[in-house]
Amino acid sequence: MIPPLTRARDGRPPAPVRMLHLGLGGFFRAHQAWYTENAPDAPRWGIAAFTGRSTRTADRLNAQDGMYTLVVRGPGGDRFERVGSVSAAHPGGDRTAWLEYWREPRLAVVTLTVTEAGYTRTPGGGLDTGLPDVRADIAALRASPHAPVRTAAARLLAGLAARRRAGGGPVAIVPCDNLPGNGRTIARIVRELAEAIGPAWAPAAAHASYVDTVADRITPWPADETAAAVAAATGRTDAAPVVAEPFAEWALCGDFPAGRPHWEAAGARFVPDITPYERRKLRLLNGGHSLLAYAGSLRGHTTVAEAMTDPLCRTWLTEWWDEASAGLDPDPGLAAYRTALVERFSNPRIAHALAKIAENGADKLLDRVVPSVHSARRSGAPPVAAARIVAAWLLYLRADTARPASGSLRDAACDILHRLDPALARDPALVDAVALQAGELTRK
Ligand SMILES: NC(=O)c1ccc[n+]([C@@H]2O[C@H](COP(=O)([O-])OP(=O)(O)OC[C@H]3O[C@@H](n4cnc5c(N)ncnc54)[C@H](O)[C@@H]3O)[C@@H](O)[C@H]2O)c1
Ligand SMILES: O=P(O)(O)OC[C@@H](O)[C@@H](O)[C@H](O)[C@H](O)CO
Repeated sequence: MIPPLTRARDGRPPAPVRMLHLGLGGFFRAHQAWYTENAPDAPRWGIAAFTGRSTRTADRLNAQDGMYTLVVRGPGGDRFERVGSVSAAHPGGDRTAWLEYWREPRLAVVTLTVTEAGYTRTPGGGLDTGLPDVRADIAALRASPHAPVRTAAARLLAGLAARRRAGGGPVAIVPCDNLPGNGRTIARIVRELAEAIGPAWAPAAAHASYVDTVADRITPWPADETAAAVAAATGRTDAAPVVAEPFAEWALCGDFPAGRPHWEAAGARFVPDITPYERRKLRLLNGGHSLLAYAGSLRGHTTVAEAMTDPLCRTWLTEWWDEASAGLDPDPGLAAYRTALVERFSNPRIAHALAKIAENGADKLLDRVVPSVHSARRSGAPPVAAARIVAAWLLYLRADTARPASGSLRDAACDILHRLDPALARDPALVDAVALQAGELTRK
């Protein structure tokens, strides 16, 4: 019988909790928890991590004292690394524990990976008070500051308010999701939520430093066989292993009023301006992923690596990168990043499902593709490659519905652009460009 992974046998004592994480999924474990594990002061920085709602990952991790294996999957083989920085795991519904951690004076950092949709914003970037969950949270917190809430912003605000009442100092809030100015975005959402609840809530929203970050490491959902590979290679059973590529990057910009782990020793960069890092990543990597997710799926592929073997997908990717790079700062290392991306996307041992990348297209394309559409429109050049991604998304959605497609491609192009940003649907040249690309894609 293969023994299970445990802290007593395989790790170090749990570090005192000074960090909270919301969104206990694969990426947090491959990235933020891994950077913390590899910081020289790791024994002083434990993380309490919360899922969105489910109990499964928290239960599995707690059964092995928070320890898990990161499978670093290169094109030539796997490396198995043990990570012990998660001192406690909780289901997202455990609001008593959540608020209790916020009241702890030693809490210093709160990280987030709640997906783009988790930011509950309008296309203009403000709090979307039209969303039922947002409305429910406003009503709940008006009724009681301890009420159960659903959205990430309400959980943060309730935590900050509990901390202020307990006399705790400001903390750093560090979102790691793929959206531009993620720190400034969540700051605005939390502030607008506080305003919507009532004037007494404003000081809580201001009781934090909001840090902008770009967090990069391709982390697919692990396949079922991962646990068996881990057991065979490490001699331990692990019910919560994670798979990620060897590449990892983390750029951060902002203040940490209560301190932080020495993440720079593990490779993180603290930069004065996040913009070049986020544009490079969101447009080239994430925009490229979205292109492959929609256009690659339409051509019958199921993973990123598979789509990379298709010459037509590769041509579209090159055209997108050329168009998206126009106007981008050549620093930090735009050309090298692009070269490395070809290798990262082509890693045949990473099974990154196109269907997962394709989820929530409206939220994702807003940050990955729409900025390129705007720059092309400003320069007077029609956006060909960006229009192709929007067109591929349109066809992907049509293929996904059981109903037969109705209406002209031009009408459909107008509708889909309206979903992204109503102003885009009022540009006839852009609508034509998307309809033209959709027509061409259906003929490929
Ligand atoms: N996977 C990657 O390669 C990668 C890389 C960079 C950034 N990211 C960011 O991390 C996010 C999560 O990716 P993942 O691979 O860990 O996904 P995942 O499906 O493994 O986990 C997502 C986690 O977030 C939680 N969650 C989802 N919506 C939430 C909400 N509204 N409030 C609170 N929690 C919520 C889920 O319950 C789950 O615990 C992505 O959406 C992206 O923004 C991922
Ligand atoms: O995680 P999402 O859903 O925001 O986007 C899917 C991928 O583009 C993304 O996860 C990348 O793999 C990641 O951003 C690489 O760092």
